[in-house]
Amino acid sequence: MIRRGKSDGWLKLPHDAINSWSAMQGAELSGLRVSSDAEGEKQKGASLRVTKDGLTLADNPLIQVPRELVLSRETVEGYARSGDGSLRDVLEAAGDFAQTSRGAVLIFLLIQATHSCPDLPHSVDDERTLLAGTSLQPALHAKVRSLYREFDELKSATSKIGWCQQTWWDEIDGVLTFDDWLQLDAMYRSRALEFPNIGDAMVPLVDMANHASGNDTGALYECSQDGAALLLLREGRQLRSGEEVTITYGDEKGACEMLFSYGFIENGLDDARDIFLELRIPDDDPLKRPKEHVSAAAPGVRIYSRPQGVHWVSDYVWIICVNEEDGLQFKVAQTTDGGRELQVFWKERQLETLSELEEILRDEQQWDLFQLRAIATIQPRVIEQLDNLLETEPGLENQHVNVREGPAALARELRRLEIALLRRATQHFENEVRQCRLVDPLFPEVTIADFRRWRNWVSLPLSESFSSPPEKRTTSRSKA
Ligand SMILES: C[S@@+](CC[C@H](N)C(=O)[O-])C[C@H]1O[C@@H](n2cnc3c(N)ncnc32)[C@H](O)[C@@H]1O
Repeated sequence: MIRRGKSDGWLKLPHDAINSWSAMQGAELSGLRVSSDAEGEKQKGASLRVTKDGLTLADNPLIQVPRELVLSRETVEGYARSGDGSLRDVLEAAGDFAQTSRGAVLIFLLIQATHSCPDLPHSVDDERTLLAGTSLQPALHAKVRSLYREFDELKSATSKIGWCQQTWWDEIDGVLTFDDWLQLDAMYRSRALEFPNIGDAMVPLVDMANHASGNDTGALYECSQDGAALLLLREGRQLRSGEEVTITYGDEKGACEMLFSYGFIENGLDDARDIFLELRIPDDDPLKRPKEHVSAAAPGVRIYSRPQGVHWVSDYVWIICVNEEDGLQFKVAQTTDGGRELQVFWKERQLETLSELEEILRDEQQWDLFQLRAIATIQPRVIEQLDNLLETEPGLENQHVNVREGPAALARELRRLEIALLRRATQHFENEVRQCRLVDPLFPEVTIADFRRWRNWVSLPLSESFSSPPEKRTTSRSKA
């Protein structure tokens, strides 16, 4: 419905129409307008352009959007209370989901699209194969799975409402498809901003500001005392007529997240900045099942680059790296209501959650050893990801002759940037291992000088390497 609405025009207005719409709605623009004709910048869509010479702080706020036009959970609830019965029905039926900003706004947009729809849907794009080997591929699968779940829940919650059943879900005449839910999610993701005191919200006009990071960001958004959304020129800025007014969508966001949420990748990146790689607890880990059961951590590692170097963060890797012989224990306890609960202990001390583990391990005498195990778990995963990317790359263009050039170029760029980040990460981990000093109860200080030999040891199945007696383990390491 939505994809078709956009291409047929009943769900789309020319960008410039927003200028007269905003004047009618009481939103104010000072010294700028929404424009879609900037030379050489067509791929960005519309943008905010300065219309006078010398935009200065005296022009602030550049934009003022009245509270009732800010599309937040609060305003959606207001619309439902003030008369849109269809909206009210669906919000009520959706329960907890409608209590979130995203849930309320998505449902609002869905009702608006439904009201505008003259008849039937649809089409589906499949350019996802271009992402093979990138970190965006699993992220996209996970997102699509969770959107399917939400869509099913929305369906079962609203099928009891007569008009929803007839208009949306009827097997013959129903207009709603999963693709609509995908489209709504994409609209929300690419336009919602986090406003202080409001929460995540979609704000007309302010959402016409494109992204620029660092010193190039021209303006900031915030909320006034009376709840209006404001766009403010940054301190020390002056913009000339025709210049673009930009905001930042997040300077630290990586290429994958930018492409995922906004559909573009910033120019001038040296690497992907940030990548999330899934990690798995090996099948032969005797504690695999209780570990998976108790862990609430994202099952992977986030690797990110900054000018000073590469860093990583993962709660999950520590769960992989320790076992019973180190001090990790699981016990089943009886709860007061007669149920059973799996509890986790480190050397008899009960942990509330497994995310405390890293801090506890830091105080252990064997912290260096645990770090080394963590790196030994992450390093091969980085190499595996790099190999996957390099292997899937060459055939890309030939395999997908029917894909549009825009998405193909973005996929190529994501690959290039992820390969660069993974190469930097590989180098970083090798250096880290070389410098790592290992404290072992039998050999108080052992330096890992020969990474290759050491890796042969760690590439044993994890449980075997962890439970090996110290005599055996030390044979494959060189002593300081
Ligand atoms: C909040 S909207 C901004 C207004 C948008 N240009 C429009 O026409 O409606 C976000 C979208 O604008 C585009 N965009 C924003 N900044 C961009 C940039 N620096 N480079 C390329 N596209 C950009 C992307 O398509 C993004 O999903």
